[in-house]
Amino acid sequence: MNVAIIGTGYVGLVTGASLALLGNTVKCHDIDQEKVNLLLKGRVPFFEPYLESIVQDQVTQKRLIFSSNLSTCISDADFIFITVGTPTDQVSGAVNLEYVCKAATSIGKLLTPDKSPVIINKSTVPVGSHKIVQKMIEEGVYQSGNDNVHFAVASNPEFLREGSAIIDFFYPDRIVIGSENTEALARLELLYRPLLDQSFNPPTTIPPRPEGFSQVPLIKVDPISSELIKYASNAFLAMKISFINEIANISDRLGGNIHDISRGIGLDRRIGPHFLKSGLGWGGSCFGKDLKGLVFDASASGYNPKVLTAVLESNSLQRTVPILKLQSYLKSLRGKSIGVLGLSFKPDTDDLRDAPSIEIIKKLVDLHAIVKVYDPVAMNHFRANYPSLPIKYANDEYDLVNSLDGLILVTEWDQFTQLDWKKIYDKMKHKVVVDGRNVLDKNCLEAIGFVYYGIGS
Ligand SMILES: NC(=O)C1=CN([C@@H]2O[C@H](COP(=O)(O)OP(=O)(O)OC[C@H]3O[C@@H](n4cnc5c(N)ncnc54)[C@H](O)[C@@H]3O)[C@@H](O)[C@H]2O)C=CC1
Ligand SMILES: O=C(O)[C@H]1O[C@H](OP(=O)(O)OP(=O)(O)OC[C@H]2O[C@@H](n3ccc(=O)[nH]c3=O)[C@H](O)[C@@H]2O)[C@H](O)[C@@H](O)[C@@H]1O
Repeated sequence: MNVAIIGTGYVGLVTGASLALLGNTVKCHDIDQEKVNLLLKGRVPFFEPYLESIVQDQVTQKRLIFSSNLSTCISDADFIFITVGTPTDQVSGAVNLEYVCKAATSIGKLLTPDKSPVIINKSTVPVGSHKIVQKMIEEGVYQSGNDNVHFAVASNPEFLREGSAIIDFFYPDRIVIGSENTEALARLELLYRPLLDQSFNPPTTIPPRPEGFSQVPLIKVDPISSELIKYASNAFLAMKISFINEIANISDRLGGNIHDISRGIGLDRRIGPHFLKSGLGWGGSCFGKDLKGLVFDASASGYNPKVLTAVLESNSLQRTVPILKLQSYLKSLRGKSIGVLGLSFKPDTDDLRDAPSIEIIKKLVDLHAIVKVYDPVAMNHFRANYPSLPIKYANDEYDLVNSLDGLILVTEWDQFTQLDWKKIYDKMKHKVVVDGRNVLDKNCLEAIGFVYYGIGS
């Protein structure tokens, strides 16, 4: 089948490359010419396991094409996916639908009577946006002056996690599609059929099926429910983390061990073991943005969503916890040399969007600490995004810890758990470590002589 992808960011590129790997011909369009140029050279502009080799392979097989010309991409498409950004408007707090609307109108202008594509919104959007997408496409059609143009609109939210996006595409927990048009739903089911079939043999270039993976449920719903499923999923996951963070804060005061507590809670099948890792707060491009979007939608409908607003507030406070722990030991941080280990919002990505490291570093700078940072992949990105922050960039972990008064582990890159902590102990001036992700061996660090603070342990 012929597929067009509009917006080749994380979601667009993963979707496009994966659909090509399933045998479709996929044409990807982006308005960012630099991004398109990079992709034409087979380079992926961000870090995502498996993606670059799939892109290169599919480009060679001529199943994956990149172009900055929208018309080339959609002229023969059976399916057109909109996968552009939906950031929060900094002034109103509402979701900025500008990119979705522009993409929809541009598509509408180019539709012709000989094709009747399904136009699928995969961007995460406020509830009811499918109607706006429909209207914007119609507006484009009207501007083009074309008659007899047919298309259908559908919603197909994306649930991938950065760092495991390819695995999430091929082995999803569910696929959700929503439309008022039953034919569009049937056609989308056909596109996703390979993933839904139990006999599906995954391409050898991707990791094998995770243990316990079973058939993928297809959830066919109305578009409002589809849009709300996405917001509610992210809100629930964020709430689950904020819940365990709150229990960790309580445990800190009462003397429990959060590892044991999380295990004890998670073994209840009604709760489940995932997303119960406490730490210095969640981040990333979507949890905060989507929670705010849902709060906005709820408030606009006259409902005050108290649980959701509490989750946002609690997460913002959680980012101050490691600093409070350092202060409890070092007292004033003025003139103290503090190391930040990890910058990206989570490991295995260089994404800094709403990364807790940013707020923590800014707060340390405000407190007049001397801040030094290290991250295995996100430092160049950080330097480019925050050029005026007065911080030092270390060459590696051991360079970072030289003469430090305190160290905060912010991102749990695997390599940080393998460090020679005796060597680090010898290099640091004050031997205090705040493990913001509870991944270090507390007993081992304390045996070396460190003052160790976890979050709830
Ligand atoms: N990043 C993630 O892990 C996930 C993101 N989402 C949602 O998917 C959507 C996209 O997110 P990302 O891929 O992270 O964004 P991104 O910012 O990485 O990519 C968006 C791309 O769209 C392009 N673009 C903007 N307007 C365009 C237009 N009119 N025509 C063509 N291209 C255009 C931009 O240049 C950019 O390359 C958002 O709504 C997000 O909430 C959903 C699930 C996971
Ligand atoms: O809509 C989106 O953009 C995506 O948002 C999240 O995916 P992602 O942001 O890539 O990352 P997660 O693995 O969910 O982690 C988010 C944040 O929560 C933190 N986290 C996660 C799990 C946990 O137990 N504890 C915890 O603090 C992570 O460190 C990270 O800062 C969701 O997991 C995806 O399903 C969704 O598609």
